[in-house]
Amino acid sequence: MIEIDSITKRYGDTTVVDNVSMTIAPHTITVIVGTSGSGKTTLMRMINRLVEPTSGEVRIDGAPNSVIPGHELRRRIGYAIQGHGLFPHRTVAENIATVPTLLGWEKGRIEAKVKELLSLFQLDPTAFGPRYPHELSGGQQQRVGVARALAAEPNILLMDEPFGALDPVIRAKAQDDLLAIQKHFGTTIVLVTHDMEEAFHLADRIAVMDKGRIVQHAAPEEMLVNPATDFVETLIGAGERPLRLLSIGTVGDATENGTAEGEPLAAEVSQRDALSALLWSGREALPVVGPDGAPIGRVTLAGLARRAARPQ
Ligand SMILES: Nc1ncnc2c1ncn2[C@@H]1O[C@H](COP(=O)(O)OP(=O)(O)OP(=O)(O)O)[C@@H](O)[C@H]1O
Repeated sequence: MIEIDSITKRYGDTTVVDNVSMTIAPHTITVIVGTSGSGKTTLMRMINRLVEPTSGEVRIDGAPNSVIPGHELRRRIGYAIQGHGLFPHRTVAENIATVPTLLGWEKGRIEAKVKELLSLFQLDPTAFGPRYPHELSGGQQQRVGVARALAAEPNILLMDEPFGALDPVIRAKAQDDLLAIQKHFGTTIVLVTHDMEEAFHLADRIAVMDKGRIVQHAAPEEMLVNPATDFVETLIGAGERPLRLLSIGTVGDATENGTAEGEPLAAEVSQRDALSALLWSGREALPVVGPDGAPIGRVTLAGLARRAARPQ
């Protein structure tokens, strides 16, 4: 658990983060959004002490981060940034091995970890391990950046606009990879983004920052239904609300009894994607299949329309 307790950061007379308190539950994804310059990066960097607070404290599993030795902080908290920050003169394998090497892991354990992570990110260890960063595409470099941040098996991963530079297709893939990896390792993730679509896709909780303060910290559904301020409402995009509600839920949650004709949808697909498929196919209903490909029911236009409507 990460407890941010009355934390403030000032540069001269300017207060950049203003008395923020927030508790982040283990094994969850918290996404920080807000206008440019609202203090998102500064707040996040006070968790791993890349920025020292002016006042207040951050506790990690109950211990103030100011008393946790640097090497332990680096092991427990991974950090991935936009542009990935890979070392250009080190191979992919050496890049991923950076923190485990600093921590003195034995060679065999490091090699096994590098292999495991490259495989998890769908990069063949034999082909990609010996390459240098400039021999990879932007999307591949970004995956190596996240793999490196995860190498020392951190409980916590901080991510600052990690997918900002990626094109929409690779970005969607990277987000899904991240969700799968978060499930696999149970990592607690704090991620800063400008992209509300990304926030709603990834977040268990969203924190909205405005002028150094958290104006709302809530589950995505709660924020959509009850935005705390006009600013939150504007940021969410009031016109997008029904579609955002659908993007949070899966087809599995919207499956009804019955059968339907047409191309089946997987239960884990978002309801928003299901709506899209229904509209595109011109059908009122499509079949839904479980993980084993067996039919489990159907999803209907009418059912999705009910789910997209303002909850009563
Ligand atoms: N080292 C510093 N010295 C002085 N001011 C700083 C320093 N670092 C950040 N700031 C200021 O603090 C404010 C918040 O910066 P921060 O990077 O946290 O915002 P942000 O919400 O992450 O912005 P963006 O979305 O544009 O990345 C900005 O006005 C910035 O200019």
